[in-house]
Amino acid sequence: MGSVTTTSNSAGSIGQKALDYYRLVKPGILRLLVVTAFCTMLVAARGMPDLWLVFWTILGTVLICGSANVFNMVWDRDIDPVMKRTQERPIPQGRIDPQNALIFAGVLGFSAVLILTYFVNPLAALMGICGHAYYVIIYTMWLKRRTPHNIVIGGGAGAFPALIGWAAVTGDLSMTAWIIFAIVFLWTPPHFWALALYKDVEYHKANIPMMPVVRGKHVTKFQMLLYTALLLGATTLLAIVGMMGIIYLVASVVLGAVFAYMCIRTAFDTTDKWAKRTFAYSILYLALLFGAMSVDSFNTHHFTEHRYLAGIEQQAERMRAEQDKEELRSLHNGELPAPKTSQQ
Ligand code: HEM
Ligand SMILES: CC(C)=CCC/C(C)=C/CC/C(C)=C/COP(=O)(O)OP(=O)(O)O
Repeated sequence: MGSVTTTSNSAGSIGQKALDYYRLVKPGILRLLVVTAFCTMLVAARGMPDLWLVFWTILGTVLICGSANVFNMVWDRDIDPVMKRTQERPIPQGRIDPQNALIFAGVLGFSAVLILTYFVNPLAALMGICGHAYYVIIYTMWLKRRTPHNIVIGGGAGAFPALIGWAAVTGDLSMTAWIIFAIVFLWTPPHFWALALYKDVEYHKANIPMMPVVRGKHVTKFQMLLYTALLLGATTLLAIVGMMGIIYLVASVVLGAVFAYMCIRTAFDTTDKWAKRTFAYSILYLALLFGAMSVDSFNTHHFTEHRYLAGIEQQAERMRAEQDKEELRSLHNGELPAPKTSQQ
């Protein structure tokens, strides 16, 4: 009896430990980062890429982003207990030792780099390493506690998974890839400041210089509008440069109009109601925008396939005409006969 209890207790504690390690990677955020990487792969391939390539790229992206998030939690172990939103995390709760978390982050990061280098390509691995360094060193260790522009500059980190996806498929980084990067980059300030508007007291307590704490809510709301306008410009630019089709164009305009509307309502709201709605919508917005890009890629894939086949037809036609000319030359001692006129 006693041994059964011990076994079930230890099984329970192993389950609890596994769950705690799972929480360290910030699974909610990780999911959306993976969505951006996967959908960018579809856009780059104009359809579904090789499934093994998708598997290794997504696995590498999950591991490298997970590693970055664990490093972030280890570094922030002094401020996470101060904020209600973060104090339930496994490190502030004392359920995971920071040193073990650090080893976990190292293992995840190292495996990610190996996987991306050997099963994807070196450029995808490089983008993973740059995103990791950007988030851990530039955002977490340097900017987060120093300047209210931490999100604007640091927000670039969250745009790297899209670059991993693009590099995985094409082996390079085209203008379209950088516009997708810009979309995530410009989306981050309104995404985060919407939350910071109603968590300002917590950030103040933790001494983190987030925009609403340092510059006030009015300035934050104005900056949210500014970045949303730039975001809408970038999503429209993608339609042109990325040669996206009507599905993407309609989706980006409708989703963007709703985002702009919500930011405007937030700007005039004296309560937290619209800021909370805008934060929730920001996540849906990015997921749906990337979803629309993907659907459109399949659509434009067929379109480009038609154009490609039409091109081959034209080329075959030209080759047939050349062959006819050659035959005529050989029949007339190397000279083409003069074309017949109506008088002849
Ligand atoms: C510097 C950039 C960013 C900052 C400071 C930031 C900050 C935050 C914060 C503080 C939360 C609330 C988490 C919580 O409730 O404990 C959150 C939630 C979330 N963020 Fe961001 N974020 C950033 C970039 C991103 C990026 C690039 C993505 C994905 C592309 C993303 C996706 C999400 C998602 C999906 C959630 C909801 C998580 C959940 O419900 O579990 N964030 N973000
Ligand atoms: C390729 C690669 C590895 C890219 C890195 C992508 C990445 C992990 C982005 C995370 C963005 C994010 C969760 C910021 C919040 O940090 P925070 O410290 O402000 O949030 P917190 O207060 O909830 O801890």
